[in-house]
Amino acid sequence: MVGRTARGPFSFSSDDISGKRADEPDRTCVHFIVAKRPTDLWPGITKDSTGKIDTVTIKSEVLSDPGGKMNKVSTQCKTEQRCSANVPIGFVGAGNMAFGITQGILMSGEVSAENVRVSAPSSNNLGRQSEMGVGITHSNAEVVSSSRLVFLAVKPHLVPGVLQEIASHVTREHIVVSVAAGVTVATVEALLPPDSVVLRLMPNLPCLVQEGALLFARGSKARPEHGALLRDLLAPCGLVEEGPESWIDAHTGLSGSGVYLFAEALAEGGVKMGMPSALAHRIAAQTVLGAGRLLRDSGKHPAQLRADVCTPGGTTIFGLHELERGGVRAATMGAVEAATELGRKGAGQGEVRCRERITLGTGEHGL
Ligand SMILES: NC(=O)C1=CN([C@@H]2O[C@H](COP(=O)(O)OP(=O)(O)OC[C@H]3O[C@@H](n4cnc5c(N)ncnc54)[C@H](O)[C@@H]3O)[C@@H](O)[C@H]2O)C=CC1
Ligand SMILES: O=C(O)[C@@H]1CCC=N1
Repeated sequence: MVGRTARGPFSFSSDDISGKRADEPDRTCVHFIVAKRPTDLWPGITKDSTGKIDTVTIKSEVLSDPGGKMNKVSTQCKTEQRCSANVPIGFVGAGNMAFGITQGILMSGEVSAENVRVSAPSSNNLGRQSEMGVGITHSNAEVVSSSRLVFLAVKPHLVPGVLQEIASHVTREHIVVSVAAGVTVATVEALLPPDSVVLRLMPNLPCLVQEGALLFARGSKARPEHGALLRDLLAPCGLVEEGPESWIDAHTGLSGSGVYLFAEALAEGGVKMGMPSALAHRIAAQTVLGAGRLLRDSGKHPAQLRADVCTPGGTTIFGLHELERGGVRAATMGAVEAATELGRKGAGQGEVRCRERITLGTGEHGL
């Protein structure tokens, strides 16, 4: 492939998007639009006539010219600059989740720490945010006023109070993203001004190392481009999927902390068999990591990989038999179900749910 870059930025129309530029010679090439932002989310920027693209640089690449008759031009969009790169981002709440997401998005290198602001009532957690170069404050209102995309990252039972506190600062330009487990979009929308754009996101802790599993759902006023912006922003945090809100609680149950218990049990098995603990834990971590990557990258069903490693009469099938005897499959499915049900039960009643959880003595994390 012969590459050639046309210099930009260009001002161009939808004709240019679907065809070649006026000064482009007749030959086969693809115009990559290498910088775009959804302008309807970010006013003040010149729109192209489709209303979808702005601040555009075109990079043309000659794909091939087998017959020496280069006369077709096509155009593809390719985002090199994140749509979200310049959107001011706020976090109300500065705990583990806010930290994990902040770390993930900053590690992309495309969102500047100066674009991020975080609030919490005490300074306990603000130090580590400050170390990342993020703006810190004790004022939730200040975070909302200075941001366009606001993550609501406080514990579920605090959501109603915090929403009441910030509601008068939320405008139609804001995009409010709640990460609170068990708090529905309807609850958040009901406590904000009418027409507020709300999305519900369920992240998990591996956002810290850019290997999170994140699922979001759009609220009644959130348009696909709001979802696209969130997806674009969070892409460095890991896998980002969109789905109906009814899946969020199941995702919470599935993607939480259960896997750590499995890793811990594997390591303890090694210790029981005489392996030094630190080594056993390193190997367990690497085993879980390797299995996850293999599952993800091969696209194979877990049962296929399991079958691949089971030598007839070999060690693996003996071990698997013990797992089945212990009901690990049913227990795991039951665990996801229990965590999901708790999320559903708590939906919209964060405080009630929290009290119940304290009474029941449940842990901090889902499964
Ligand atoms: N930890 C996890 O793995 C996950 C947590 N979540 C959700 O994320 C939310 C936050 O959870 P964590 O970060 O784990 O909690 P956390 O306890 O680590 O952090 C909560 C933060 O909120 C701050 N805060 C307390 N009252 C506040 C107020 N009135 N205004 C502003 N900030 C206030 C605290 O100072 C703290 O910085 C929860 O709703 C949880 O359901 C969602 C997915 C995973
Ligand atoms: O247990 C919890 O509250 C959080 C929500 C999702 C994962 N852990």
